[in-house]
Amino acid sequence: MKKVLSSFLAWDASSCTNNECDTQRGEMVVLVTGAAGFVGSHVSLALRERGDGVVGLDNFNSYYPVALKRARAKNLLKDGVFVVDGDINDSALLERLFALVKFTHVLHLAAQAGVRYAAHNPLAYVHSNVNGFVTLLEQSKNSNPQPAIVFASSSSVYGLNDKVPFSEGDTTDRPASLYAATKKADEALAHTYNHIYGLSITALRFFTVYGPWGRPDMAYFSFTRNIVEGHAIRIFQGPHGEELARDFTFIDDVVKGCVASLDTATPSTGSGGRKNTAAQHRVFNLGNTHPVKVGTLVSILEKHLNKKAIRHIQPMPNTGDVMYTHANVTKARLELGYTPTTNLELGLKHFVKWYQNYYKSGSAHEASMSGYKPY
Ligand SMILES: NC(=O)c1ccc[n+]([C@@H]2O[C@H](COP(=O)([O-])OP(=O)(O)OC[C@H]3O[C@@H](n4cnc5c(N)ncnc54)[C@H](O)[C@@H]3O)[C@@H](O)[C@H]2O)c1
Ligand SMILES: O=C(O)[C@H]1O[C@H](OP(=O)(O)OP(=O)(O)OC[C@H]2O[C@@H](n3ccc(=O)[nH]c3=O)[C@H](O)[C@@H]2O)[C@H](O)[C@@H](O)[C@@H]1O
Repeated sequence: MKKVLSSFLAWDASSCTNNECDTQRGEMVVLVTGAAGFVGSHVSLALRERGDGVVGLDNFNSYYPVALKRARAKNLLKDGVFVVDGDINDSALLERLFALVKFTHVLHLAAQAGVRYAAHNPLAYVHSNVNGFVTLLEQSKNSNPQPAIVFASSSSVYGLNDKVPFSEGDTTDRPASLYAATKKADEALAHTYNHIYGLSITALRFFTVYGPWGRPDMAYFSFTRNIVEGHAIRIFQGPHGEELARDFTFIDDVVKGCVASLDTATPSTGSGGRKNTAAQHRVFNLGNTHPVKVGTLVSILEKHLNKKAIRHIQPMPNTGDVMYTHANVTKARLELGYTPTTNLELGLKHFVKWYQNYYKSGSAHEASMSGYKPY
């Protein structure tokens, strides 16, 4: 920890004057939690490249290979983003970070993700998604200035709703998984901290995000690995043989949505825990608006990999999956200028290219994010 903090202090000294980052020029100074994760690493890079101050925080847990998280963090460091190795539940560490840097914004992406894993590991979700979020909100509430917060919710909050496409005003009372229930809890907590303390908070409901530097636990990634290695893949279907579909959303579109949310976030109105006036409370869908069946995703991968999958069709396990997701993004388009532009065919082409490069013998840790910067 000492070593980590001394590196962090070195970052702070080079980027800030008298421990105060230069907010005079209107730049944002953003704490990105989950910065070594899939979405966090991409957004951190995009913010840094346009000149914003970025500090990452990630606990590098082993939910999926830590080497991939370390490789992302190593790439971020090359671009001047240091990722502090720590947990969002560590209130003393948060206090120290906020004392060192006057964060104008927090992009909160750290969470225990994954729908099916929640059925067997519920407490990991309570730890990071509920306890961790409250710890971060408490720190933000007590800070002066209070940062504007943008955080990752999930399409899974729509749960068992069958009216599609899903719109932000739809009910979220029927989460199908414990993961979804914790994201719904986050949205409720956000409302409370906005209402009582004047924190400016935006919830982003991401829809099954995919792309280069992605998450190995997700279907598009594990399918690719299994096809390449000649193993069978399991394709889930509904109780009456229905095919499942997802509104798969490419990472670059999600990055643009996150950045636009930060750019349009109004300052919080409280001060050191006290509310002055009402601050912003927003919820947006960030999806692609074109749901695709999982079998079709597999066919696209087969084409890009030039190899047939061994398909095992199975009933979906009773672990929290929903049949179908489909985002209405009208609100995000009008208020954030969000327009997804990458279809699944092209997005998976980018992913497969990255995958083949990253896993080329001996090169896994040398791959650079700089080879892929379309945003
Ligand atoms: N990728 C998707 O399809 C998707 C869809 C909807 C919502 N989300 C949400 O978006 C966010 C980012 O997802 P991702 O796909 O990048 O996942 P990810 O697992 O790659 O990134 C999350 C990061 O948070 C870190 N983390 C977890 N618990 C932590 C803790 N207690 N303290 C500090 N760091 C911690 C992890 O080590 C990881 O690097 C998450 O909140 C996730 O729930 C993702
Ligand atoms: O949009 C969201 O909110 C969620 O998106 C994804 O969850 P999911 O859609 O389940 O993504 P995958 O795990 O990649 O699964 C995609 C589809 O493939 C199916 N699948 C998955 C795994 C498998 O072996 N076989 C299979 O058919 C799933 O049932 C699902 O329909 C992320 O994993 C969650 O973190 C996120 O919150």
